[in-house]
Amino acid sequence: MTATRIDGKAIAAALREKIAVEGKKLIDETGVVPGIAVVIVGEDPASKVYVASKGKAANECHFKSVEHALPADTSEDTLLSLVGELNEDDSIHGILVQLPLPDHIDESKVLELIRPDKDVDGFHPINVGLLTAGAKDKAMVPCTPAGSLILAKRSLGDLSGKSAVVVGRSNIVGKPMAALLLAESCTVTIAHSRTKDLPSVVKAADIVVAAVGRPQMIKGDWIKDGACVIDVGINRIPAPERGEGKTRLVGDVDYDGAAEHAGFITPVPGGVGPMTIALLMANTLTSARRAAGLEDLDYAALLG
Ligand SMILES: NC(=O)C1=CN([C@@H]2O[C@H](COP(=O)(O)OP(=O)(O)OC[C@H]3O[C@@H](n4cnc5c(N)ncnc54)[C@H](OP(=O)(O)O)[C@@H]3O)[C@@H](O)[C@H]2O)C=CC1
Ligand SMILES: Nc1nc(=O)c2c([nH]1)NC[C@@H]1CN(c3ccc(C(=O)N[C@@H](CCC(=O)O)C(=O)O)cc3)C=[N+]21
Repeated sequence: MTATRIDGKAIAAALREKIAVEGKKLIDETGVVPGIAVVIVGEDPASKVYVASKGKAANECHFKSVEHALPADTSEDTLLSLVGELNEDDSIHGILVQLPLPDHIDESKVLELIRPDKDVDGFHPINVGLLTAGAKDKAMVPCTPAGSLILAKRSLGDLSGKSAVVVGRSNIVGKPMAALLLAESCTVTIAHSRTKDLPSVVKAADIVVAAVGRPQMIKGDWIKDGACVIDVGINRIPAPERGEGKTRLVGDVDYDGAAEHAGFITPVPGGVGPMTIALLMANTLTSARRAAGLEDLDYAALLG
């Protein structure tokens, strides 16, 4: 079998277009301009690329977008007071503090200070609690898992009763992904670095979500025939074939090997990554609409 490649880049572009239309409508009808603030501490080049693409997407969607780039030695207190100001700023509906933070800053302190209704990453304990308690419609749902779920549902349709394996148990991807799949009535297994016999755990799954951070770790012959493979991993590896010192991005899955078995598979780049950015815009619009007293939109339905 040769898998169908899931074009996350195109689906994300289509979603951003729908959000732009809805963003414009909100502005024209209520005067509320959705606003997003992205805070980055330090100089990590990869993080800067993500922050730039968030700003670009926000402009496309007619949102107000502000970026706070702070030096790596910024104190925890300075960061906390910036978050406090953004919490109070009525023109800002979404606050994203880029992770990871430098070691001298307590990440949980920062995430817990972000007002839950402005927490477009969905990392605040209130939002985590709503999602795991089965009340995701009231929550802000983390962007990467939400985008991954849209891709899986567009490929397989109803996920009810399917077996899903999430490889990775981080708070930002693995755990919320598992909660979303459970809410779709999948039978969910969460695998991690202590899992025994990972290849056979993966082999049992109709849906495989890889969020490990290890280049091409998941091999083609681990994949069940016809499975849907969602590769969240973003890993930069040397690419001497492109010239000396060059690099390229690969996922956590051996794409070519897995494509021989899978029914559907996301590429890296061009898969989950662009969906993450689109869902960040979706969450910002949701927050702005809630602030204007409007109902939530169903973004999967909007995509058609
Ligand atoms: N596309 C996108 O939009 C995004 C992509 N990413 C990418 O996704 C990947 C994962 O990110 P994140 O969740 O933050 O990563 P973390 O490093 O926080 O978590 C990695 C997880 O993988 C598990 N793991 C590590 N080694 C193995 C192994 N050999 N076998 C099985 N499990 C293993 C770890 O297990 P344990 O808990 O036991 O240590 C851990 O739970 C990264 O490549 C990251 O860059 C992240 C966010 C967004
Ligand atoms: N608070 C917080 N929220 C996040 O959502 C968050 C974060 N911190 N820290 C870092 C990770 C990583 N992440 C990505 C987003 C988009 C792409 C993306 O668009 N990738 C492109 C390629 C980009 C490139 O070429 O480098 C693609 O996959 O096609 C990747 C990774 C969000 N993260």
